[in-house]
Amino acid sequence: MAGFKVCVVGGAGGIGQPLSMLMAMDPNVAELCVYDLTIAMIPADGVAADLSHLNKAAKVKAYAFDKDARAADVAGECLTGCDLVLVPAGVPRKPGQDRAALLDINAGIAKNIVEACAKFCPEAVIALIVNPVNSVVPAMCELWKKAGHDPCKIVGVTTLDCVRAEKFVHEITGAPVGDISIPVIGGHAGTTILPLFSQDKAASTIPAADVPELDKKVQNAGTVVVAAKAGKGSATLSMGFAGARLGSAVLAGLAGTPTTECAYVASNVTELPYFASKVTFGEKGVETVHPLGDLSPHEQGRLEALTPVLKEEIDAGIEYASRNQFCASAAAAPYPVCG
Ligand SMILES: NC(=O)C1=CN([C@@H]2O[C@H](COP(=O)(O)OP(=O)(O)OC[C@H]3O[C@@H](n4cnc5c(N)ncnc54)[C@H](O)[C@@H]3O)[C@@H](O)[C@H]2O)C=CC1
Ligand SMILES: O=C([O-])CC(=O)C(=O)O
Repeated sequence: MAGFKVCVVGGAGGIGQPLSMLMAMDPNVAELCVYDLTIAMIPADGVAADLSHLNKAAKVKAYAFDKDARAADVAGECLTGCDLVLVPAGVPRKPGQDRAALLDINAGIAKNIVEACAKFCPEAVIALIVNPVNSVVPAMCELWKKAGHDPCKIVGVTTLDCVRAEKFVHEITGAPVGDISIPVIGGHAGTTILPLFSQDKAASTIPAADVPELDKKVQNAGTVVVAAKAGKGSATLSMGFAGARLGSAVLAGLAGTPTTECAYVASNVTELPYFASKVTFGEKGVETVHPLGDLSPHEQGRLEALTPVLKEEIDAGIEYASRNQFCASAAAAPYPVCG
């Protein structure tokens, strides 16, 4: 097997624990780092000790850092040599909040981690789960570019939208879940989530009149979980599952088996500079960002309506990047001041 080093940042959190478990079970993983803060509810040491007893090949290590530490100063041993860094570190939303409300706090958390990746593992694929994905990913890609690195290494994780769409189509059609594959394009919040039911054999049998409601159900699925958890967080287990599907696809690609999943990346398939569509992961990470393919009239109308909404959220991320920068040591080229 490939012998990759993987880090889960926020690895002791609600998503981080199941995600760490599933990544520890991936035969391509030789070393798994569970990275969290010393103030995490469960110590990273405890999560790693627990996972280290799985009879799987991965060696599991824990790293815990002070909440005020700059990761670029302290996380060298943890991040150096990583092939994939999965980032579910961040605050989840509460009932009544939308994902965009998390931007200020979560962009700061993401920046601390991503600048450390720029310093210690600039060749790794960095998969950002932290919300709001629509803005945090552009913000981090723009900062990454400013520091002289390749923004294609940063990927926004939207796999949960595909997982949900596939489950709902299975429930309606009875088609085997393993045969259902629904691309979900656009972004990861509200109307920017656009499932392409017309592109799947089973889903395309669903009457056109029923599609708008099903489309809405996928868009609102995160909010349904937030409401059901009643202030105690958002989707964690299904997100751990979805994050591992994306993580394992990236590792399969790095190991020489090109593998395709939807992801939110720097893109030129539409007029927007960041967009979720099918992405093939290969030996260097993102290999191909695929065009959208044929859309039904409903999907075409939805694409037109979501474009200005997603643009605004992308712009919020670009604006964040315009007033921030990585510390000098995270830059590939000579870089003047520490931000
Ligand atoms: N992309 C997607 O589809 C989804 C994204 N999310 C997002 O994922 C994020 C995490 O959600 P949960 O796991 O439920 O939250 P959580 O609060 O259970 O876990 C977050 C973990 O991150 C850690 N953390 C915070 N700041 C950190 C830092 N600077 N360095 C390292 N670790 C740090 C915390 O100590 C905690 O253990 C949220 O922003 C949430 O909105 C949640 C579900 C789906
Ligand atoms: O709804 C949330 O805040 C968490 C999330 O992104 C999802 O479950 O899709």
